[in-house]
Amino acid sequence: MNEVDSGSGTPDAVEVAADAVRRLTAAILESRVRGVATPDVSEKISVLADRLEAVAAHPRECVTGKIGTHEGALQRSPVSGPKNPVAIPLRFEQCDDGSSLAHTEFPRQYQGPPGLVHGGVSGLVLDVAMAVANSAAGRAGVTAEMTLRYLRPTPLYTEVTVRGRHVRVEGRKTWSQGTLEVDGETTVVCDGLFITKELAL
Ligand SMILES: CCCCCCCCCCCCCC(=O)SCCNC(=O)CCNC(=O)[C@H](O)C(C)(C)COP(=O)(O)OP(=O)(O)OC[C@H]1O[C@@H](n2cnc3c(N)ncnc32)[C@H](O)[C@@H]1OP(=O)(O)O
Repeated sequence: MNEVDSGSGTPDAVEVAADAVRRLTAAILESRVRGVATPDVSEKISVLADRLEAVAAHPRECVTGKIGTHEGALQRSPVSGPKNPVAIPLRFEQCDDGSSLAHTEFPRQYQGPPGLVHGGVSGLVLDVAMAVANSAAGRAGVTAEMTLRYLRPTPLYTEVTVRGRHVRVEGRKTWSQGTLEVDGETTVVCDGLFITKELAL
């Protein structure tokens, strides 16, 4: 089983900052944390945001050049990217049979119904799980269609197993399937259709 390259192993300054922002996001959402509502704390956070925004790349630069490389896409992915504060982040492994596998716990910021993972977030994660499996099969492409079946609730703060597998191909079309599992029970199944397409990274 190989780990899919979504980081160097040793977190760099951006990864450490991204992780701090993740913790901050969860803390802001945590109703017990009243301190964040004080002007002192919120002003400090705003000052930092202003400082980073002032030196951030223009959005156009984010989709081309170095940041847009294959490696950059994984490291900044909203699912697996250690450099993306919005990411969970998930560390995918590629199994010997080509399927993708990851284990995670979803924190509060991914909540839909109280205590449960938002269904759209499940879809987001499964899209990438399938894309990683497709990529291993040499069938990278864009998502054309996804059908999600929510069989059981997926709880927050509980170990969730994420799997993606490549099912079959026909011309430019690739069919794949992804699942979320909790305690050995499948909670979400996603069937995806991907179309092979050259991406201008
Ligand atoms: C180790 C490394 C790991 C790396 C991991 C990578 C991680 C990265 C993870 C990132 C993951 C992120 C993933 C993302 O988020 S990808 C972002 C979300 N997806 C998109 O933005 C796609 C937008 N759509 C398009 O670009 C085009 O419409 C596509 C490319 C899909 C087709 O336009 P194109 O002009 O090129 O092709 P065509 O029209 O000749 O159609 C071709 C065939 O396909 C069939 N068809 C088309 N659409 C649909 C449909 N909706 N349902 C059913 N069938 C459909 C069509 O009937 C035809 O079939 P046939 O007539 O030949 O039988």
